[in-house]
Amino acid sequence: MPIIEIKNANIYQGENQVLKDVNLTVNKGEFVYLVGRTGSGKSSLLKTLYADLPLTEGDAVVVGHQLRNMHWREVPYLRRKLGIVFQDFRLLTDRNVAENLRFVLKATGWKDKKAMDEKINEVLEQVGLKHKALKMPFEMSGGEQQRVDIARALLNSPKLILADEPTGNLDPITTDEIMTLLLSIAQKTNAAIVMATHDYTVVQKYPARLIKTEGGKVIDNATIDNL
Ligand SMILES: Nc1ncnc2c1ncn2[C@@H]1O[C@H](COP(=O)(O)OP(=O)(O)OP(=O)(O)O)[C@@H](O)[C@H]1O
Repeated sequence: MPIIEIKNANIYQGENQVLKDVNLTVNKGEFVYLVGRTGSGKSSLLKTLYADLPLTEGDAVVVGHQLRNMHWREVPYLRRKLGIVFQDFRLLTDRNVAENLRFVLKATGWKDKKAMDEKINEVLEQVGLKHKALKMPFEMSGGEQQRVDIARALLNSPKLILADEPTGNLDPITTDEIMTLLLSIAQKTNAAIVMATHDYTVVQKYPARLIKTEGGKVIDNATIDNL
């Protein structure tokens, strides 16, 4: 069953058409790179997938939700089924790691304290940071903060993880660690991952399906030599 199915979608930023006639299917557990030059529409495509940009032309179903003309009330239900990872981590700076995670759980409807504690432990274990639950974000390295960001994305057991340049701020060794983590998550949890990246070293080292935005189009199964 596809996790993402986009058909004949046109994607706009305001009046500007950014992508035309987008057709894309991503299946359960697939790892997909999204590449393309700056300004070619990678973020716009990701934003469409998590309903930050409204879809008005064409059809798209993401984790079972129809995106076209989605009512704002439905957006939180879609987001709950997604994990979103950003380049700049976006952790709350005034609270420790566990409280950052608890904040998201509460915001997504969790109530039971014991269940929340268990979930926080579980996702920190998944990203190898169980011993850092009480650290403040500023006490952690960039790679560790990115792991917390990934842990946060895992809280609601998503079937789709959208990652916008998750290694963009990291050195090569930390980048390798984060890539290994993301690939193992795709394998263990069977979540599909769509990862926007500029880092062609990563793409070469960890080959996977390549989707490319270019000239207002989305090109599937692009190859490394025509990036
Ligand atoms: N909020 C916005 N309002 C209007 N136009 C925008 C907005 N955000 C992006 N755009 C325009 O839409 C086009 C696609 O931008 P987008 O951010 O999707 O590209 P990108 O491939 O993700 O680039 P980058 O790699 O720099 O993140 C660009 O021409 C950009 O200027």
